[in-house]
Amino acid sequence: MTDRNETVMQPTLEEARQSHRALVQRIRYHDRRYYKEDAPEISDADYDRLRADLIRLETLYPELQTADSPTRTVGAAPAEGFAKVRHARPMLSLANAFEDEDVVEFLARARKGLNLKEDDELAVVAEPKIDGLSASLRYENRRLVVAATRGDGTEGEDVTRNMLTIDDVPDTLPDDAPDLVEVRGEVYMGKADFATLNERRAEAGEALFANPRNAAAGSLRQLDPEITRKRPLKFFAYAWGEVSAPLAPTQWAALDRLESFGFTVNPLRRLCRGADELLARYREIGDGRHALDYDIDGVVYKIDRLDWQALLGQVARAPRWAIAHKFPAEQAKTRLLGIEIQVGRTGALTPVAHLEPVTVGGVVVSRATLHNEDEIARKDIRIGDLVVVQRAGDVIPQVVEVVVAERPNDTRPFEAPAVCPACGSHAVREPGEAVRRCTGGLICPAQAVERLKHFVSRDATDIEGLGRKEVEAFFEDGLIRSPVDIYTLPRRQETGEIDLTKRAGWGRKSVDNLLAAIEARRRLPLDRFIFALGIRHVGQNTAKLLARNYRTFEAWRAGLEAAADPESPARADLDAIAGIGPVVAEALTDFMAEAHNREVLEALIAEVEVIEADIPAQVSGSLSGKTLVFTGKLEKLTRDSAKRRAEQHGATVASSVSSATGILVAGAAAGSKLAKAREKGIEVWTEDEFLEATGGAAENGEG
Ligand SMILES: NC(=O)c1ccc[n+]([C@@H]2O[C@H](COP(=O)([O-])OP(=O)(O)OC[C@H]3O[C@@H](n4cnc5c(N)ncnc54)[C@H](O)[C@@H]3O)[C@@H](O)[C@H]2O)c1
Ligand SMILES: [Zn+2]
Repeated sequence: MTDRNETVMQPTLEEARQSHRALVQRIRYHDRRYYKEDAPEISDADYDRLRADLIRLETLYPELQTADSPTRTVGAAPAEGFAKVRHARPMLSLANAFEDEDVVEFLARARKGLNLKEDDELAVVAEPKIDGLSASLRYENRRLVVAATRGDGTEGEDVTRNMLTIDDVPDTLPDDAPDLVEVRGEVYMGKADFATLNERRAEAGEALFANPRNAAAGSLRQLDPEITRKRPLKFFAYAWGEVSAPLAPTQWAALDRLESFGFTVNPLRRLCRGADELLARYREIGDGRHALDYDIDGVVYKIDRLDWQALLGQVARAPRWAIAHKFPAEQAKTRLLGIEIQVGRTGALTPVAHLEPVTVGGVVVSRATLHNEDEIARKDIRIGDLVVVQRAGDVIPQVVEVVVAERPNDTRPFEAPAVCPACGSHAVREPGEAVRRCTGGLICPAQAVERLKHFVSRDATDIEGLGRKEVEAFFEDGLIRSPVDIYTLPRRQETGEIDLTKRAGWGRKSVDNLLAAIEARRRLPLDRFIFALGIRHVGQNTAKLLARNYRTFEAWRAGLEAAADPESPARADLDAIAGIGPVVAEALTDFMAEAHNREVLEALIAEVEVIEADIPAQVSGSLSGKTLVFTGKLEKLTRDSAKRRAEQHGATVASSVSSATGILVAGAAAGSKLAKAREKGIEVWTEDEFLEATGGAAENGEG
């Protein structure tokens, strides 16, 4: 969001008076929604901006600051229905620090106020700022007599019976506690408990709480304590009000004392010296905050020595001896300018939000992930919408939700693209898959490098001297864009169109070797050729099955073209090939249905001669004549698909180990069969070794 200061000229007193009045009204309204009704309408960051605007106006024209200005007051008066409790000592708020400099200044002000000399040590306690609501518990003669919310700081709501339902709140204190003590701290709800509570409410059709803080406030501020009892509230003690005898000489020791009384005190507290230590602790706590089970919105720094706290005193709504260093807001609102479709290296289409730049979590964000089209539909995200963007920790920024109330009139629901934006090929979504994929694997520039690397790999065309590194470099320089370009390299070199010998690291000899290696692969067996195309779900094993069945390239191509019609006999033939499931069949027909792919095939076939694969008509022999036994739990294959795989490779599968057993494939937790095989000296394979021997990783649709 742009800084208003940059654009707005300094207002006159009269203008300032009017803005001030309007701002005060808005802040009071949101205070009521937040403190009294536990149902805020705007984010804390937006609310904090209103407050910052008000402070700016009052700094400019101090005469605008009345005694009841929100810059001088705390919270909101007790709500109707609750008995009122007057706090013996006021419950204050805290001044805020947003930047590191604010912390440095805070320390400098404190040192000045305390007249400290340069090398006098100033110890400061850093505690996480729990995002809940504060409460004060008054113990007289070590018994809880009254508990109250903060309210407006002077008067709070009586929630004694409600507080007693919280496990962290003792109803009596040990003998060494003072006769009179007001223990103060934060009532909060854990993140997991909050999620469960909201789930239950959703099921019951009740209104959901916006966040754990509101859930905690709404749960504590119940007229019926039985409702509070059912809510999983917790309490951290971190301060005190009136006491008949001092708890300790320092904040640090006082926290320990509270712990000894039976309260829960936050374990992340640290005693620090100097700004560097405080800021380091701030970052540590900030980095770890997402792993905590409760929300924190900053770190509170408190001067350790209590006599120094007393010396520094307080201003209207906050002490001078403490400051809350807030974490940058992790959510912000901004306009969705467009939805870009990115094509990944494997052809996956991902929608990405193109945003009006906005600061979130301390950095400027202009793009955010939208995950996939189902998510967009579920959240009904439309171009032109005002959206909430979240950046939590190191997570990629994401669009959380739409501010539907602010939706422009002319928006339309998002439509997933039917074609790949990178190459224009059809983009399809397989049943059960969230991702849409480009089918133009051979021509799609987004996928080109990956496909080319696959094309030249050892089990595909296996062109010596053209490895992954060379493919990348040739692609980068525009020498190879598609597989066809590989086969035109020799011609282009011969005609002088290109000169590979000029490339760094390439001499006459290595170029000749490369060209010879390419020529040597102009004759390719059908199975290698099919595998090289990199069709989705078509691994080496499937390519072999296809080659065995169709024998020639022409038959294969014609077969797939005809199989496009799911009712056709050609489709029935394809489906009948053992080992090819419907997913693979669909991927094959999709591939052949794509005009771009047919063009590339046409061009390729003009360059290479595809010959029949050397595969026996019946079985593909790598295990032929062997008897296999499976035992234990296989991780990557089902027993059925493992058996099928073995048989496709010529093996016989038996169920028990005998002297006829050739190989035992042992999965996890294999037992007696494994022992027996070892005893008989039978060869034992892991599942991976079996996969390796039968054509590589499990392909989708097999497992
Ligand atoms: N969204 C809205 O409409 C809306 C409206 C009003 C207030 N707010 C939010 O409420 C906050 C302002 O409320 P505030 O006046 O309570 O001030 P605050 O939350 O900024 O700071 C004071 C409070 O911090 C709490 N706290 C937590 N851990 C503490 C610790 N270790 N030591 C001391 N105090 C600790 C106490 O409850 C204390 O009262 C802001 O974050 C503001 O954005 C939001
Ligand atoms: Zn594409």
